[in-house]
Amino acid sequence: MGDILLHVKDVHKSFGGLKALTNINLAIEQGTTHAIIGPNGAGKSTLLNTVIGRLVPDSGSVMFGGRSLTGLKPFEINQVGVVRVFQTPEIFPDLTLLQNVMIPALAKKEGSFRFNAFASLFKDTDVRDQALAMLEDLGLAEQKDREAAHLSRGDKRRLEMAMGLVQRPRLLLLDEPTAGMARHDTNRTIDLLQEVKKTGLTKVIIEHDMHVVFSLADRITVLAQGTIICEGTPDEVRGNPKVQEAYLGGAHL
Ligand SMILES: Nc1ncnc2c1ncn2[C@@H]1O[C@H](COP(=O)(O)OP(=O)(O)OP(=O)(O)O)[C@@H](O)[C@H]1O
Repeated sequence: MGDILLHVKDVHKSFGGLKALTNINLAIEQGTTHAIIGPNGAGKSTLLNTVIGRLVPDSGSVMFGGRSLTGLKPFEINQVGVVRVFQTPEIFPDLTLLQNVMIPALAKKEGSFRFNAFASLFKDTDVRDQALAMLEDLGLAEQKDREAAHLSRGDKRRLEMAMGLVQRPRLLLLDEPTAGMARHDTNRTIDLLQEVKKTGLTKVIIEHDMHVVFSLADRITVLAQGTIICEGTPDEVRGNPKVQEAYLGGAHL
């Protein structure tokens, strides 16, 4: 086994009487793509939120590259290299694509957002070049001067991906990256994530679309009702009767 980049240890999280996560243990190896799947309400988003600091586990810990993330604020977790791409794109609709990608690139450079200094910061040629290169990589360069609000749904997701990747993350968390996409856009996203995979970036992906999961994942963890019911390679997971049962009437594996 290679180096473990993200280690979730004995995590529990309840909301009132509801046990959203029970005894979760997860070790994500450096350079791999690890999918977390499970029926609605299984606890996938809750797990992701404990990693990025939006939720604090009731007990247990989250270790990243040997340091504890538990108790850190979301922006501090972001600064150590954990970047999340959201299910609903979090972009700045009134700004151009280029400006949208320059903002996280600037934040990375400056260590924090400096909204009142945008006018001068947008002249930073290094950051501009980085943002342009990223738009190029994601096939969005031709639209760089458009306002983000006017993009298609698929392109908004791609823009958000550019905003994530320009921060040169050590760990990229993708929350349903193809939700609501047509098959053509889904396939483009799979291609893009396969390209990203070649760079050695470690990724955790929550996804309902099994075509996406089986196209990308090296390992899969299956959650149901807040517990891990199975973990393994795609072939191991596909053949596991517990997984079939959890999905009964749901997605096909
Ligand atoms: N802030 C909250 N307060 C109360 N209950 C919550 C909260 N967040 C999540 N839950 C509950 O915790 C359980 C797990 O929810 P979670 O959103 O993590 O599941 P999920 O696997 O991401 O589901 P989906 O696939 O539908 O997004 C659900 O029963 C949900 O209703």
